[in-house]
Amino acid sequence: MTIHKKIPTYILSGFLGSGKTTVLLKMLADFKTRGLKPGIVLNELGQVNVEGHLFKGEKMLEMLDGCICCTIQDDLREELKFFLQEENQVDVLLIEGTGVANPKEILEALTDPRLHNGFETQSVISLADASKFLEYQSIFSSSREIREMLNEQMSSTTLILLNKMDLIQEKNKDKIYKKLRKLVKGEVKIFETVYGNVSLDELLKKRMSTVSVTLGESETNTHHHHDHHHEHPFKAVKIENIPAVERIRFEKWLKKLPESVLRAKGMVQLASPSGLYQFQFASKEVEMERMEDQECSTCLILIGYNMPVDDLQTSFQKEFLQTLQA
Ligand SMILES: Nc1nc2c(ncn2[C@@H]2O[C@H](COP(=O)(O)OP(=O)(O)OP(=O)(O)O)[C@@H](O)[C@H]2O)c(=O)[nH]1
Repeated sequence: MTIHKKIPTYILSGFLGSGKTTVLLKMLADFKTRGLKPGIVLNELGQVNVEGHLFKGEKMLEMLDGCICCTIQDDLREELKFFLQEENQVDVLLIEGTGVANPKEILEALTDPRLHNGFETQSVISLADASKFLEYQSIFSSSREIREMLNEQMSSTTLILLNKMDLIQEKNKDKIYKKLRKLVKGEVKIFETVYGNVSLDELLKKRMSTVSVTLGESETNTHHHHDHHHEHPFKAVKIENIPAVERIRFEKWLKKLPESVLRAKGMVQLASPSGLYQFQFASKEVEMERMEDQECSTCLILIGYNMPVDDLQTSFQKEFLQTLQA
């Protein structure tokens, strides 16, 4: 294995639906205009990466059906070796964790003695969904695991993008900052963003020196379960072979999903306007985009915390399968 200069590496972290992919795409576009060849490591909960088509033609590795935080750290190490091979050289590497990954675990893999000569972590960029922030932090409307996960993500970051500012009420801003400041270290910069819009110079700034990465010592880390046999409470459920659905009806169904469903995405065939669409459901909002490739197969992925899986399947069947036969 020939090792050239270290590959500058960025970690994108943030809870489900906070805007990681949105920022990743912006960074990619920027690298291209600068003539840099980027590599991407994507890690998805659920067995298919419904956003794969966004990265066509890129040097991309997907780690599906897992979560870097607790099952596939070893796999990540193996995958990283890919970028150290002569024929797979890239100028810069972006690693996007699942919405429930702990960036510390990604850092740990990057600082593995066998790898750290190959990669130089520049920054851990964390996205926080401003519109959900208070709800997720509240002991009344959220669970301990969600709060712990978010706190871990926020405490091991070098830059925070407080995203989805277009969806918050001005009066909540102070409350959000108060809570956020308690979670992040004083020197960590916070930028308010809408669709992750922030100056690329700020995004790309080197904010981390390898020496200062201390693992396993912070207070929050002690809570982190390293028991790889535990049942992960965050789960992804996939429903395949979905028949054509009515857009309005489908959106209504998504918006009425129980609070335990934190995120949904996938590909659906719409009956009207007809065609294959990619959809995103996050922060109670639905976005749909017609797919260029109309040949993909349909699927619906629901990601959540302690989701009532059977009820969700029944509800989907009732709403979309039975009406078809009626
Ligand atoms: N209103 C609003 N929507 C946003 C903003 N940023 C991203 N979104 C939308 O939120 C949804 C989720 O964004 P993604 O970038 O896919 O989020 P992610 O963090 O990669 O999500 P996961 O796949 O769950 O990890 C998409 O529909 C985005 O278009 C924002 O600032 N405001």
